[in-house]
Amino acid sequence: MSYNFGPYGNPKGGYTPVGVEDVGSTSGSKTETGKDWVENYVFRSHPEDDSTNHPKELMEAGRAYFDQMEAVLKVLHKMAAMSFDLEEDYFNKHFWPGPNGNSLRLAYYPAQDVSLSTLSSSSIRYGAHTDYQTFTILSPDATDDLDGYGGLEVMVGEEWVKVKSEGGLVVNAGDLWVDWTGGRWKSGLHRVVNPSSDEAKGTVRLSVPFFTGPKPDTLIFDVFGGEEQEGVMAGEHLRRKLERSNS
Ligand SMILES: O=C(O)CCC(=O)C(=O)O
Ligand SMILES: [Fe+2]
Repeated sequence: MSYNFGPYGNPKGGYTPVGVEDVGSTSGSKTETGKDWVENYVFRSHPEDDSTNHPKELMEAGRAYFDQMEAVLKVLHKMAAMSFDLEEDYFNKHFWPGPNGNSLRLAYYPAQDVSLSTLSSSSIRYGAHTDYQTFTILSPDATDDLDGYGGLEVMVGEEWVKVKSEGGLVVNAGDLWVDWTGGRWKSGLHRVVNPSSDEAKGTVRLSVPFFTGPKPDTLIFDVFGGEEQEGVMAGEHLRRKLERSNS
């Protein structure tokens, strides 16, 4: 298949079909929902992901959006650093100059009026998980605002709550923030459930998450805990998460 360079998270980005990812298996115990009912097209910040990997029209739009998201991210990082009384570029300096862990995912959740042989009967659009790295800046689908359609939900306390964005972006903190802030920030469990009515099953969902993460050799440790701590290497952490999701 064109532009398919291997499993989700491969260095070249590109296309991953339905039935490859099992994102629910990356958070704690093995998932009950099986492979995710989604296909993806990905752009990555990686030397192997160059312009020759992508269809020209898609590349121009994808890279333009990628650049805009990086501009937003730089501001978010400054706000985060200032809120912790750290120097303004404390986080930005671990991302640029790249390559870093940033990637843009175009997620297409097909209509569910037919069943697919690569999925199990318990498959949902995207299994419950926390995001792997630092901020995710998500442009969700407008159908999430309608009950029984779309399906994005976040765990609040012990309850799943619908995320209604009303045209806005959703910013989510991933697992590396928990390590980086010594647990002051939590990573929120979220998922995308299936449409509920027959009519809703005939509709598709499109979302555009921009994942971010520091350069692979960044050692992440509690910024409040002093220099001599054990840390986790950002690139190795991401590699392990992706390995779980694709196996
Ligand atoms: O499709 C969505 O809105 C969310 C997807 C998601 O949670 C993710 O890509 O990590
Ligand atoms: Fe997510």
